[in-house]
Amino acid sequence: MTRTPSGNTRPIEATIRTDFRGAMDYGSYLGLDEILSAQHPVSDPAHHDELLFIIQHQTTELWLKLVVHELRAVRQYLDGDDLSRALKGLARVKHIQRTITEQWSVLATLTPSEYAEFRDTLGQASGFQSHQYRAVEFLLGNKNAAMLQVFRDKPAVHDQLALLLSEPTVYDAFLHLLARRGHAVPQDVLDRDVTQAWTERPELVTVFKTIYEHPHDHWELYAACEDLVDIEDAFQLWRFRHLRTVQRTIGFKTGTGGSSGVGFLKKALDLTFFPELISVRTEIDGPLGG
Ligand code: HEM
Ligand SMILES: N[C@@H](CC(=O)c1ccccc1NC=O)C(=O)O
Repeated sequence: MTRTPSGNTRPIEATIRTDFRGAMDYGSYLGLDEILSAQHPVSDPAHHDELLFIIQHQTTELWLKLVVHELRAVRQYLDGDDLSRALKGLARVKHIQRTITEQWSVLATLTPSEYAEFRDTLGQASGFQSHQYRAVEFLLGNKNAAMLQVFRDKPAVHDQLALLLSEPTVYDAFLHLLARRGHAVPQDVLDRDVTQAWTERPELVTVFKTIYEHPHDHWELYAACEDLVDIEDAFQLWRFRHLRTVQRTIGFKTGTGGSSGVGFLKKALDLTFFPELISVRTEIDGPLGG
């Protein structure tokens, strides 16, 4: 037997379809004409590395679109007491987060010299104006009405984000589910003003302590808690990789979006989505109480 077919060529099979007149094909199904013609370098003449910069952002935004879609579904499943489907959605979100965090290594191949050659052409555009990123933050609990200001000239985006701001977060939905299952979630937590950023409630640490000390009695809730912690961790890892990429690319320059740059991004590392799920770790006692 020869190791490779003659000519090292794979003949196409007679049954393979090649005529797509009037039929849906790969490109039309995926809208490839639109996607692949949506890269518009602004440097003139186009800088070789600007395509990398654009595609890195576009792929992240595509994944963020799916994260928003999945987190909305997770919130709905939690509202409907369908915890196992919610868990499946959270697992998918985690894989997406891992993918978009790992892809920072591609952009890290952009040197400061290369970026400086086209940075000026980006004007005031900045990732700070990513509405899908804000949507994810809002869904996870980092509500901040001030973020809507950037979208004042884009009514559709503005209204979509304003709606998300006014809706309960994934965490709110989870806490309502816990309350329905008999856990002692304080009423004022259930009735909270959901337009506000979440702030820690020590009573919930007690609720989570029960779950973490008796995982076998609350297995799915326990799994959901750990998924939320994974998602918070993954979000912070994305922020950290962004920060480090920014630092190695523009050092301590101010940002095109008008912020102080690295110093501003660093402050986001102090934010937390599910503080009680972190605090509970301090409180978990073993059989001997320690
Ligand atoms: C060399 C590449 C990059 C540099 C130098 C950079 C720089 C910055 C800076 C300085 C800020 C602060 C806002 C400002 O004043 O502009 C920022 C914010 C942001 N960037 Fe980037 N960025 C880069 C790549 C990316 C990529 C690939 C994404 C993916 C979508 C992204 C998403 C964001 C987001 C979401 C924010 C807002 C973060 C927050 O509010 O905490 N950036 N970026
Ligand atoms: N804020 C960046 C510019 C930047 O990274 C950027 C520019 C246009 C569209 C998206 C961007 N990404 C992240 O902030 C800078 O200050 O260099």
